[in-house]
Amino acid sequence: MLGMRPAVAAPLGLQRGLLRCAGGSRHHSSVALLSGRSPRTLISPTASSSPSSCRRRIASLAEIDPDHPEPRNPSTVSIDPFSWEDTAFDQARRDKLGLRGLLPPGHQSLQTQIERTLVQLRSKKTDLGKYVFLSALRVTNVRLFYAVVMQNAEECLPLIYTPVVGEACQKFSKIYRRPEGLTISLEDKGQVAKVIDNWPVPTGAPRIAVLTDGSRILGLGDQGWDGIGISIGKLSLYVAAAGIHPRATIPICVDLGTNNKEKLEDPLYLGLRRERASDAEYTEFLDEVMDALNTKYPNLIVQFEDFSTERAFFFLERYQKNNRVFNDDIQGTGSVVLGGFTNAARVSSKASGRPLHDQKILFFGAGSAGVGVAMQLKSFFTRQGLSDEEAKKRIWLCDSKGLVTNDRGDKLPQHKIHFSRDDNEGKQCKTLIEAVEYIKPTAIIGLSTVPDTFTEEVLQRMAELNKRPIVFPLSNPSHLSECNFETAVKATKGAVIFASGSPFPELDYEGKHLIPGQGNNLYVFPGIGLAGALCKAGRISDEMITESALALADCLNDEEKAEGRVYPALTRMREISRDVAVRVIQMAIKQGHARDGGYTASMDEDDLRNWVEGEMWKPTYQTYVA
Ligand SMILES: NC(=O)c1ccc[n+]([C@@H]2O[C@H](COP(=O)([O-])OP(=O)(O)OC[C@H]3O[C@@H](n4cnc5c(N)ncnc54)[C@H](O)[C@@H]3O)[C@@H](O)[C@H]2O)c1
Ligand SMILES: O=C(O)C[C@H](O)C(=O)O
Ligand SMILES: [Mg+2]
Repeated sequence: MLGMRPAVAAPLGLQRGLLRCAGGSRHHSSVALLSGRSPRTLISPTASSSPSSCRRRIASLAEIDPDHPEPRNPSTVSIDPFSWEDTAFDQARRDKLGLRGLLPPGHQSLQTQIERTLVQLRSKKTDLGKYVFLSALRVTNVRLFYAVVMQNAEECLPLIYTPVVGEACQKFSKIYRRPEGLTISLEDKGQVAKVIDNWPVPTGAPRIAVLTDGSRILGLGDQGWDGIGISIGKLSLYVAAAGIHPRATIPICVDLGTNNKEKLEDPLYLGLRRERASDAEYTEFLDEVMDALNTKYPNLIVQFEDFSTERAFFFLERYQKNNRVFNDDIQGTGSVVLGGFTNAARVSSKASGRPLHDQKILFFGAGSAGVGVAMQLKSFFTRQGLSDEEAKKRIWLCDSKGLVTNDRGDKLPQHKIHFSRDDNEGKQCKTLIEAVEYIKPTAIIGLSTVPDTFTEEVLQRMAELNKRPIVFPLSNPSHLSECNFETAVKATKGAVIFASGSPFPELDYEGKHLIPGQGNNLYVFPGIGLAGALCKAGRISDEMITESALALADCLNDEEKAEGRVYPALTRMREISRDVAVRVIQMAIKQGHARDGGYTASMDEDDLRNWVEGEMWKPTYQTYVA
């Protein structure tokens, strides 16, 4: 086997997943998650290693690799980044692996390594430098990377994900070190299946793909192939927050060109040098990609990410019914906002003394996220007893031309028509402040990509209209946020119920400690994907998405409520993903979408929760160093 390894370390996800079980036979790695065994048969890493227990063990997501491939001299030959423990290898393993003399004499625990990593990380001067540093760690020592991220979530998530991933995508070709993820480009048309065959982990192992075309990365526009950074970032969260095994993830960029001139002219740009394909070419190509993925990986969940507006809606609709797909920007964002809004509305209604359904929501930005969230928020009102039509009337959209109405004189794109107003009696609002005056909303939600548009004037007016105004500036990354936390707090004299897409620092205001919410789909997509993978969902239905939102809302505990939060603390991300996944699985079972042969259906809620938690991969080492 060793002879088959590449001479240099292959990148994360590009290493063959062959592991040796203690019994001696070789098996594929543990990432063929979800065996269909009962929750009580979960095998611990220390359990005996008969061939059959080995087989059972390798079927578990939670599984710590039963044995490790033999890493070799780190300076000359390949190191399997999934198994590398570096200074934590004890002497016996160093001898077994031929590493005596190749590592420093000191033996250190994973915890000490984490501390060293943090010292190194904090010495980097820029956020992008920190991103590059952490990316290098992810492809050399997977377990250490995730241990660092999970123990230091508040510090690390913004570095590997939003907002810094935005800058990383803008510069991805410049900071490129080595391949990570799978690129399927238009040049592969007709042979996409062969490209997918090159993905070097066993068939059946990959369970979650995040697939982008790079055409609308956060609010930063078309980043072409460089957008692959968002797929990598989202999947890092799948591992950290939901315990998906790193080998079970595939970051995918479908490269259909870019209309970003700067990239096309940049000699360092690594994507296809051509303008974006036509709609017809796109559809034909994506059909081939989805077919090939389905054939090779019949249980793979595909998360569509950061497609430009029209294509985001089009491809979701095209594949949703017959594939295991969801669109994170439309549906994940819809869910996370419904979850946070549900908690925010309770606080605002209590302050105003008005019934829960008496909310009026004004969206600033009516693209894939704006309309996706609006659709989802209708269910907030229907759950309060309103009809679909009444619920729709509680929601107003504003786009770059102003309030979206039937009679404003332009042809509306399909996705805006549902919420376009017909009751405005000729009234048009061109600016946000005009719309606020006219509608008198209880909540404003920004998904416009236009920074600082929730001006002091708008915020002050919201505070005059509401005892506790709900203000969610959700555009990413931070510099595109419709307002920052400090501005919102000051302009509303601390009354604001706030959540932004990118994180803002906590602050002290007039003797109170205030914590901003982060209304980012990171709270739900890991749990939705985990649920889909665990119950082998045949599809991801709208009801499963709505359930993820309700589960998220219910995750908020009393302590967090007392702190004024509308979203739970991210330090609890695994618990949150677990609880979201449980509820999504229950909905999948109810709707007949769970294809795991009744396995999940046989469990009560506690069993299901324990099982989901037990299935989560944990970044530990095999070697124990005291
Ligand atoms: N917080 C989250 O979890 C989350 C999730 C998805 C998207 N987002 C963010 O939301 C933003 C929008 O994403 P999208 O996918 O909907 O993009 P999009 O391009 O589909 O939509 C942008 C919308 O903003 C409108 N807009 C542009 N300029 C405007 C202006 N001056 N005034 C009013 N409206 C204006 C456009 O008309 C369009 O309707 C991005 O910044 C993205 O990062 C955040
Ligand atoms: O990527 C994020 O942080 C959230 C969202 O998917 C976005 O596109 O902005
Ligand atoms: Mg996105």
